[in-house]
Amino acid sequence: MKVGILTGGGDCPGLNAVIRAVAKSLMLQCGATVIGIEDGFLGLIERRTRELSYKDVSGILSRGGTILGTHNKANPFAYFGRDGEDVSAEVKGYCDELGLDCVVALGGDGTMSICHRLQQMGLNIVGVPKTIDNDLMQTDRTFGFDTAVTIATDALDRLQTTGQSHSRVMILETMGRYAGWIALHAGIAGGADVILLPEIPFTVEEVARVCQAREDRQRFTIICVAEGATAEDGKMVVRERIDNSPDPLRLGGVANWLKAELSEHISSEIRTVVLGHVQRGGPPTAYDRVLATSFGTMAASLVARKEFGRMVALQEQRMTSVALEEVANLTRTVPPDAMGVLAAAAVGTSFGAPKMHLDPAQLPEGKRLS
Ligand SMILES: Nc1ncnc2c1ncn2[C@@H]1O[C@H](COP(=O)(O)OP(=O)(O)O)[C@@H](O)[C@H]1O
Ligand SMILES: O=P(O)(O)OC[C@H]1O[C@](O)(COP(=O)(O)O)[C@@H](O)[C@@H]1O
Ligand SMILES: [Mg+2]
Repeated sequence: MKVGILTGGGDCPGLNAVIRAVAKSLMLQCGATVIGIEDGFLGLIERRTRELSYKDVSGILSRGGTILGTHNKANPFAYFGRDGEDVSAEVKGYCDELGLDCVVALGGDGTMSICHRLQQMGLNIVGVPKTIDNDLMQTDRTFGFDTAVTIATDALDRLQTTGQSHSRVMILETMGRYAGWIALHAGIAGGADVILLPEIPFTVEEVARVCQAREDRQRFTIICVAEGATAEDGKMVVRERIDNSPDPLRLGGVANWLKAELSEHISSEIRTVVLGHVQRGGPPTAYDRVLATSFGTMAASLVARKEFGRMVALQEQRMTSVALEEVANLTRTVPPDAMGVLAAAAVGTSFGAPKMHLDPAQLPEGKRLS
């Protein structure tokens, strides 16, 4: 058996742990040959692959990034290198030439959308859900999320002591694209006074009101804002536009926008931190290593059983798999009545939404944590 493996989209902690788990279990259980595909789908387009030995995938469990390299613009259905040409037939032809029985693709919503289309063309694919954003459908968790939340929480802890010392408003901007999972979980874990999410439109006036109230009492305020958070009457703040991409926007900058708006309403000094790629680098947490190893071995089992066209998933703490079509072209955002939102609101955290009222009779029982 010959199996290709690639990592697509933005990198995240745990990619190497999955590569190790997929490759080792396929080699040990099935005697498979494992082919590493370089730089995501770009490696299939540009014909850059190499055989991985057992030694290649040893000692990488705790290493951040990906030994294979990744790419978040390479799309076989709209190849940027040839004016957006569809080169998917060439990609399929190259996989056939290599004699691959299956490609295991580690990626997020974008990668799974590509995988679904390649599967429909007859290429056997097994997907593994990666992303710090935790925004993939049909899985309670993606690996990388726990590490990003841990890093953002540590940042909030540090901002709190310096913010408190200077009586300042400290704003931390997290990643997450159109989903607020990182900001929500880090905000809860770091005890933020205000959490701003793309899913709950805020008003500057309400955020200012919270800061003012705290100026008179605690004298400092910690705000955790997701990069996709939007004011009720505003637009998302875009950092960069990447042409030839189905998702051409790179978000970023909302913290500085909010600082400028807030400074008109409050007298405290305001400082901002855009955490950026720090939350995507470095070693995975123990949780992400366990999740990545479980996902990787589950993916290898699907390959061995020839159950293609599926993505491994965690549902209700159990390992399972779902059809790629249930994941492709979808984004899992934070439901406004998510457990985290209820819990944060119940302990007095503001979401910057003036009309948001918590019904004390609403039972959190049965709500999903993420
Ligand atoms: N809905 C989509 N359909 C097809 N390709 C997509 C879609 N969304 C994103 N892509 C492409 O998938 C690739 C990876 O997407 P990206 O969002 O960067 O990473 P991830 O796989 O982590 O979500 C990029 O080439 C992007 O252009
Ligand atoms: O590395 P880039 O191109 O600046 O992209 C930043 C984006 O990638 C992420 O870090 C991860 O997203 P993906 O998992 O979809 O690649 C987002 O949170 C962020 O908006
Ligand atoms: Mg994505």
